[in-house]
Amino acid sequence: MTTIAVLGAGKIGEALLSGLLHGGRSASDLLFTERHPERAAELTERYGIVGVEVAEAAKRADVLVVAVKPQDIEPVLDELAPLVGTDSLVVSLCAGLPTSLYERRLPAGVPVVRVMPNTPMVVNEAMSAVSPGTHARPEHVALVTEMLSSVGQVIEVPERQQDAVTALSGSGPAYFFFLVEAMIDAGILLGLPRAVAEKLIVQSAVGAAKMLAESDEHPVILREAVTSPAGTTINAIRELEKHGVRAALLAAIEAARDRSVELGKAHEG
Ligand SMILES: NC(=O)C1=CN([C@@H]2O[C@H](COP(=O)(O)OP(=O)(O)OC[C@H]3O[C@@H](n4cnc5c(N)ncnc54)[C@H](OP(=O)(O)O)[C@@H]3O)[C@@H](O)[C@H]2O)C=CC1
Ligand SMILES: O=C(O)[C@@H]1CCC=N1
Repeated sequence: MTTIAVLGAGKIGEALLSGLLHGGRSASDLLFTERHPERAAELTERYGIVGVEVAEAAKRADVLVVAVKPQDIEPVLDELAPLVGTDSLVVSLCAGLPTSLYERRLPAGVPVVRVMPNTPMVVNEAMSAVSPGTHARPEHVALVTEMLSSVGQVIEVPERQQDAVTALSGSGPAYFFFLVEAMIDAGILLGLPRAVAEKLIVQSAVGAAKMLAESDEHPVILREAVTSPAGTTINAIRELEKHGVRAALLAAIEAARDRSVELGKAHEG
């Protein structure tokens, strides 16, 4: 079985480890590195996965998944450089960081695959987009795709699209959580108990997501089917349009894309 090491087991690193376990991998095939011993102990207790030093991760793992914040990448690259070679496979989950950064800083020929996943990995419903770097061969992409398929769905995109992907699906779950949070607040405004409002909105979100995933209909058609003539929904839609919610989403996602580009530029040589 492939051994996978996650370098930096924070939010997304933990989501990946947890999803891989749910997806059927054994804890003995997984490793992680963390800079705080308390955090490492917490993860080992929760999942039975061992925390190791980077050198041991590089020695034992077939796939090294970098999951530190983009701002923390420099020391990780310094540490990895003497430990990896053309037999290694480095996978970057970091927003904005191009594969060319890794290729410049690691020994010549090290294969690198850039991935933008999202946190629904914990329930094996991630959306991950993969882009091979210069030295990544089809078998590397296949290995990464196989790993990510056990935690959700995977598509391959040209690397130039990764900043847009990051803004859409990488950050995407946060927009839905934000919307759900606001809709629960609306329930409170209308006088419903919080638990009732939560149940109504979360199940409506689950149902709507399932319809989006399973029906062949465009979202516009699904929305029109809810919007009865002279009914309640059209009154709500008029307010959403009046408050510029569509324009706000376009601007928000564009701003996220711009930040991803900026994070990459911060490490240009
Ligand atoms: N969160 C998300 O939904 C997604 C995140 N990503 C990407 O994943 C990366 C991580 O994001 P996220 O999980 O949110 O961030 P976190 O800060 O939660 O996770 C990063 C973890 O790495 C640790 N760390 C930092 N440097 C080192 C090091 N040298 N060795 C070992 N561990 C280290 C951090 O410790 P400390 O706490 O001390 O900083 C932290 O625990 C980012 O690059 C982000 O762009 C991609 C897709 C989705
Ligand atoms: O907010 C972030 O920067 C990371 C990348 C995508 C989702 N979370």
